[in-house]
Amino acid sequence: DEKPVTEQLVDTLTTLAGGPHAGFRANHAKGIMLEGSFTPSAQAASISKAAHLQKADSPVLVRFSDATGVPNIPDASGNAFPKGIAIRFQLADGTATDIVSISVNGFPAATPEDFLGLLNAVRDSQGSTAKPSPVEQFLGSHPAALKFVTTPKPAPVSFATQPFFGVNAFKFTNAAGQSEYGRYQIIPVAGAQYLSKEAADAAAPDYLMNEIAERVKTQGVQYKILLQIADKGDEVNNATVVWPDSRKTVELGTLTLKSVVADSKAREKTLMFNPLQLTEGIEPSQDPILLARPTAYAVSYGRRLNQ
Ligand code: HEM
Repeated sequence: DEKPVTEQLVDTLTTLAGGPHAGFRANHAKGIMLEGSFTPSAQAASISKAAHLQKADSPVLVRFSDATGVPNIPDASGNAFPKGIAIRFQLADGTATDIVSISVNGFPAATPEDFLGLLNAVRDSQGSTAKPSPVEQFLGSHPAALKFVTTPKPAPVSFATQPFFGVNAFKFTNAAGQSEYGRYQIIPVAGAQYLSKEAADAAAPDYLMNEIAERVKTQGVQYKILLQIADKGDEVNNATVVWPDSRKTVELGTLTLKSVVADSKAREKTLMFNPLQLTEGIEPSQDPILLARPTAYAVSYGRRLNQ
């Protein structure tokens, strides 16, 4: 009997990272946690009745991260992309809801099976002399994966200058019962700013983690959370299909980070962000990538707690 695809995904991520690395996430292992608050815009309530979109100043917990399961990956390393942002909104009734996004708009695979195919091809290419290599073969027959790996992923000046994208669509319903599908965009108020190639090559291994910890002491770290709204006929269940920039976007509100969580390392270990931890007014699409994520994250979470 084969293991479930979600567990195989965590196994391959672990192998690719040279793990297991006891106590760390199988992906996005290196990170830092901050806290702050979220205040909705005036039009947010017209999109969804979700509690944090009705009232000001919901407390938020944010974790920024580098890709891969390598706990000490240099922040500017080519493998440390996409960057991640995980946001937990604490709601007045004691529950919470999460947004978990990356620094690339779009995903390399439409299904967990295809994502496993890509990761396994990368794994099988290590030390392989085959021409074309397994990963070259995979990319040759999977245009979305080719597009994702060839998308430029420049090193940001700061996590506070990096835009992030929700990639998976959700269904938003307002108090009048009107529904729309949308994808999150998390846009830095400081503007998108990147290092030159030379500066990235010279960057210290922890430059992003250190920079955000310093910046938050003296400057605002703020993002606008936008929702890109699907037109009729837009693909809502396929994360490889990016919607055109011309689609309507609605500002949902402003995220303001105020400090680093004091015990960031201990807190992140016992915390699992979950893109399907939702609240009334926000529902999942049927995107198979989205629906696979909580299971894969729970496998990784269970292992890190037991290591
Ligand atoms: C089937 C597809 C995917 C798989 C198998 C996968 C796998 C994982 C795993 C195993 C973790 C570690 C979770 C933990 O231990 O707490 C993780 C974390 C993360 N993933 Fe994914 N992922 C997928 C898709 C995505 C997508 C589509 C996005 C964003 C659009 C994303 C963004 C992130 C981020 C930001 C984190 C770090 C969360 C944190 O800071 O705790 N992933 N992923």
